[in-house]
Amino acid sequence: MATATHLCGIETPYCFSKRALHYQSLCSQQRLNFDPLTESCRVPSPSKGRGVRVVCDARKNDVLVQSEAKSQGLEESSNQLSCVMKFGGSSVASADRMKEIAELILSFPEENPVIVLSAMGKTTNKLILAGEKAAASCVSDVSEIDELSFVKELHYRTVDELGLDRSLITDHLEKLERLVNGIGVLKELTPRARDYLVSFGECMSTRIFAAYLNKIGVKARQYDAFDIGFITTDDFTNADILEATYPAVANKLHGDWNADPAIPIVTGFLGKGWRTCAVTTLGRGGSDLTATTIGKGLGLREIQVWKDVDGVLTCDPNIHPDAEPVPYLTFDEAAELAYFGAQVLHPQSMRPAREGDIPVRVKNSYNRNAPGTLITKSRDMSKAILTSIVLKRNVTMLDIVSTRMLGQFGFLAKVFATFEDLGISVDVVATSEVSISLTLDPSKLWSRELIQQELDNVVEELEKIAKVNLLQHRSIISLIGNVQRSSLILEKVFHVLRTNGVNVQMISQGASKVNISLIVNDSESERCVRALHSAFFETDLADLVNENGSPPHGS
Ligand SMILES: Nc1ncnc2c1ncn2[C@@H]1O[C@H](COP(=O)(O)OP(=O)(O)O)[C@@H](O)[C@H]1O
Ligand SMILES: N[C@@H](CC(=O)OP(=O)(O)O)C(=O)O
Repeated sequence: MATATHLCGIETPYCFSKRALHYQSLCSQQRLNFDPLTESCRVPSPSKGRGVRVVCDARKNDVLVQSEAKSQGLEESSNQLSCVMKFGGSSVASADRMKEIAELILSFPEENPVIVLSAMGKTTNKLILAGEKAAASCVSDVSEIDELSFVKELHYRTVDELGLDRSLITDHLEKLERLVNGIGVLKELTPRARDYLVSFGECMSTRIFAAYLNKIGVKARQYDAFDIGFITTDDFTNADILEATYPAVANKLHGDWNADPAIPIVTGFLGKGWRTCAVTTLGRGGSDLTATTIGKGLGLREIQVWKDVDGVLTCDPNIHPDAEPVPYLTFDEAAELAYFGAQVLHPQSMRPAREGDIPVRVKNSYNRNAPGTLITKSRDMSKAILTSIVLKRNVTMLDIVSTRMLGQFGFLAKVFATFEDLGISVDVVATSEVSISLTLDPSKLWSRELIQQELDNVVEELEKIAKVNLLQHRSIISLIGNVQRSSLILEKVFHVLRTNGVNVQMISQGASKVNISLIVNDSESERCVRALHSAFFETDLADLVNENGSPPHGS
């Protein structure tokens, strides 16, 4: 049921059905009024006197509605916004890179893209460090903060090299300096202040890029996502997109495009908290999520995320230089990859694409002719064995053995109630009748200085009902692949690890249909990944597959 509501001053349907989203997007492209309360569009019908004709009604039978919709020419027309192209920090790190990206965009004349940009290069890291230094009050004047000077020099140099006017970013840089000063006075960098601080990166990169496109004669319009309906929770530094975002952003971008076509240049990573109306961020790497959210909200044909690698690879190329591009992935495989540590995609970014069933293409902005990785709802798994190996380091494993004060049900319930009370999410779980082993990622939960104190709290709470063994500096090796072939995969995995003298401390498979997780020590994890990569991707598996016969039915 869609009910109009006000979020941060933006009147928008709070929760649209998927079909309603699609029809709302089509109607706004055709300047027809889609009523959020009835999730339908009605136009006057002269043939029915003062009656109306139902053009589309998201609550009615799709076939009926589509025929009506077609009669109104509601199908997407070719001059509409067609895809999203997201460029991360490495792709817009300098004036020359921005020129190359502009040329890349223009090399697809048949597309009308929405462009999503991250901050230039490592600007986000620099802004966080500048804020932390100011809060630690280890400087008497912000002009002494090298990271802030670096950001200012980078952006002024880029504006100069692109032949643009410095007034484009002067305001932002002056506000940025005042903000860092304020953090220095308060001697505190709250999560809310941190989000506002880092937002300057995307706000400046998009203004510079839009101005450059207009300078070379390509009409472009800059948008701050928090001003066009990117409505999120108020969970600063890790906000979630709210449903209301989809129709709000679609209305704004389609409406502006229909009124006066210009390539939208949208800030990645940013949103606006629906209670505080303050700037929020979507978690590190969040521009991927911005791109997939726009793709779903506007009902676009494809979402492209342009990186500095030839797509999603068979493992992190920093661990193994022979990592190869994976041509195809499903949304589920990509989501597991991202969740379990593949930096290449934001952990939550696949959800909007999966919900909107919109393909995602991971491409290399330094090598645009490489095919990249196409991520879709399903793919041919008949020949798939292992797809990619992902490593998440520095996790903590807890072995919790019941003191039998409670029965098994009560014991497990109490353990998970404790984690819920402490607001802790776990990654991997294995249980037995009287014990449970699980992993948690402290860096995802607490800031560096809090980790040990918070872990001690967890142990203290659990020791009221169990004996707890805290094992830190563990790694999760996630094997993303065809779990219909899990026996074949595990046979080879354990052969490789045994011959490398590595003892697996925990294994988990079953919850996910695409992932088998193993826990080993941090100190041996990279060696494991390289050995497994060599075994699965650098040698012929035919002999192993033949020994194991043809894949089981239903694969
Ligand atoms: N499985 C993987 N496939 C591809 N890249 C990976 C993988 N695991 C880690 N990476 C790292 O992710 C980087 C790309 O992600 P990211 O830095 O977020 O790009 P961008 O900033 O352009 O969005 C690559 O340079 C690579 O080092
Ligand atoms: N600039 C933000 C958002 C982002 O997505 O960046 P990138 O696309 O470079 O991963 C960050 O560094 O987290």
